[in-house]
Amino acid sequence: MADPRRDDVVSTLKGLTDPKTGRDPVSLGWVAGVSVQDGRVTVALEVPADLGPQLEPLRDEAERRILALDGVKAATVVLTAQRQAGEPAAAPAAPAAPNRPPQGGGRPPSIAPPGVRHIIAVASGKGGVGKSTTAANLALALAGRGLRVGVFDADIYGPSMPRMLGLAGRRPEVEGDRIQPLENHGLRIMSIGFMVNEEDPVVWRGPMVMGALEQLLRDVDWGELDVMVVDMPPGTGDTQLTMSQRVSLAGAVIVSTPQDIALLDARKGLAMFRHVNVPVMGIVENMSYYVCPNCGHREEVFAHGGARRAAEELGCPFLGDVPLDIRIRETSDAGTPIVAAEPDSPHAAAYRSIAERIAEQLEVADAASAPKPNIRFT
Ligand SMILES: Nc1ncnc2c1ncn2[C@@H]1O[C@H](COP(=O)(O)OP(=O)(O)OP(=O)(O)O)[C@@H](O)[C@H]1O
Repeated sequence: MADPRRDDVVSTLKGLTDPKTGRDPVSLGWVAGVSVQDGRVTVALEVPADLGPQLEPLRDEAERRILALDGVKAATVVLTAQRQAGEPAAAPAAPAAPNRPPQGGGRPPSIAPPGVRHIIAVASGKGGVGKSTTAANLALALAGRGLRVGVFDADIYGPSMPRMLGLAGRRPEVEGDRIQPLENHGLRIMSIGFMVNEEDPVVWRGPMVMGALEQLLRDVDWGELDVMVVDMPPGTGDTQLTMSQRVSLAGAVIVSTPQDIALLDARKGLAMFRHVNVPVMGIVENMSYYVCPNCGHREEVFAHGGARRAAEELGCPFLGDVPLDIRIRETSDAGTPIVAAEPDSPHAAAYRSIAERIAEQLEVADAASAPKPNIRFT
């Protein structure tokens, strides 16, 4: 069946009424984006921040009416808050400070997909340090420990999980109003990359990105998961900060390369999570050293050990290091990361050891939140 026309979607939106002004969302200038692809329609409405909760019925109605259009298989309408003139993108992250006490209070209600026990964010202060590669291999290593693991690719500007986990070009099924995650290598996976073509740049602005991520987290039928690994967008901007505040995170894992500059960025990442009261589970040093496949000689390409020192200084655990190795890149590029492709390799063992440290921390969190036995003396 042919895709619905964008104009039909806009006309449908014109038929809705904002209860406060009696006007429609189009004439109010709220339509920030309409995307139509393979029968899937996504609309972003930028509405006054204070009206968000009141406009939920309008959002619902918009989805219902768009879904009723010919050729529409799924409709997602996202409400995002209009930014006021002069309003900063986000609260500034606190400067890096060792042992900074957690900042409490002031957090908006967080999103916690039902059935998901722990959500951990894999983050980096800058792009290209191997965050996604680490996230994919850690997810596989956690699944190898018998845990039910999901991967949520929140790297909306450069989603790499579809390719890295062997699902490029696939589209998720929609059952009722729930999006079904795709499955491969024993993981349940969702990525904005399943909704857009890999080669199309996603040019959404910050608030729209957050709206789309929130909706994806809520509308995906994750089922029961022990752990959801979130591949965060790189850096410490608006989206990352909001995501860290809005999603109920058990903790964050920071990936860094050993170079000083990357570590400086990693420090910013760490400070950001502490600022929003998310525990930092530790730092991973990626591309830490190089072992010559011919002679076994180990070369410290960059100043190896920087992440361990930074972790000590910043008072957070050092989770382990991963070497620079062409097989790590090749296996990810081929859609079966090294933990699945070469489980007996030392590199897979390095990821498993990091996953073990993470799993230990999750077990501690579980034990702390378990209901205490009710012992009665008679
Ligand atoms: N330990 C490693 N050894 C060799 N290549 C690696 C290693 N880690 C990552 N790479 C390669 O480096 C490139 C960047 O990795 P990746 O996409 O995971 O980084 P990223 O931090 O998620 O980047 P971005 O945030 O910009 O998407 C990829 O080609 C990946 O295969």
